[in-house]
Amino acid sequence: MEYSKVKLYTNAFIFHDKKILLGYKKRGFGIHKYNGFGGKVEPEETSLEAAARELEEEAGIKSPLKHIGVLFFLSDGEENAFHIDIYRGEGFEGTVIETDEMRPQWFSTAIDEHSSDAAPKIPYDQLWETDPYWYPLLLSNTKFRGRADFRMDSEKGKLLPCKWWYGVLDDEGK
Ligand SMILES: COc1nc(N)nc2c1ncn2[C@H]1C[C@H](O)[C@@H](COP(=O)(O)OP(=O)(O)OP(=O)(O)O)O1
Repeated sequence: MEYSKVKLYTNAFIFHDKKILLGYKKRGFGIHKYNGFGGKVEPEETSLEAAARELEEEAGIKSPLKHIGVLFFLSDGEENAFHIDIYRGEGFEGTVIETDEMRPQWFSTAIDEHSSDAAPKIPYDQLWETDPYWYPLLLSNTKFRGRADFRMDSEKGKLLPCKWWYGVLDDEGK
């Protein structure tokens, strides 16, 4: 797929007490899916500043965010490509709140299926379709990069991934 411009977005995932905080998107792009907290990078801010702002706007909290990955994705009917900087935050300050855009919820990061952890399991069937391929890298704190191309499936009446790859990066980001 081809594109003319690249739009910069952020997406932040907070970890605390063996849990990950995801938000259920209540409106707009990605509605009814669970995702990290994020949005467009505005012209006057850095990607990290945008990630911190969006996290506070959408979940009411601050966290020491570290860049862990990049998702590049293209979609039928969209001349722009999306570059999404993925951030990971260990711990947070403030109180998690529900906003007009997102309903935050904690999910267990325990690998043990028989764990007595009271938090529900990550809802892999309610994420963007290619997210389950890179969540293991996010969960294991491994730097990564990937690309996904989405096409409109006329039978299902929705955008679905037709081609994708995800890879691990070294400490220098190569
Ligand atoms: C494969 O596609 C995607 N996967 C994942 N995991 N996340 C994605 C994908 N495409 C978009 N996103 C993320 C990137 C952002 O975090 C949100 C979309 O942000 P939103 O539309 O809410 O951002 P703004 O334009 O800033 O909107 P508001 O002004 O309403 O905040 O989804």
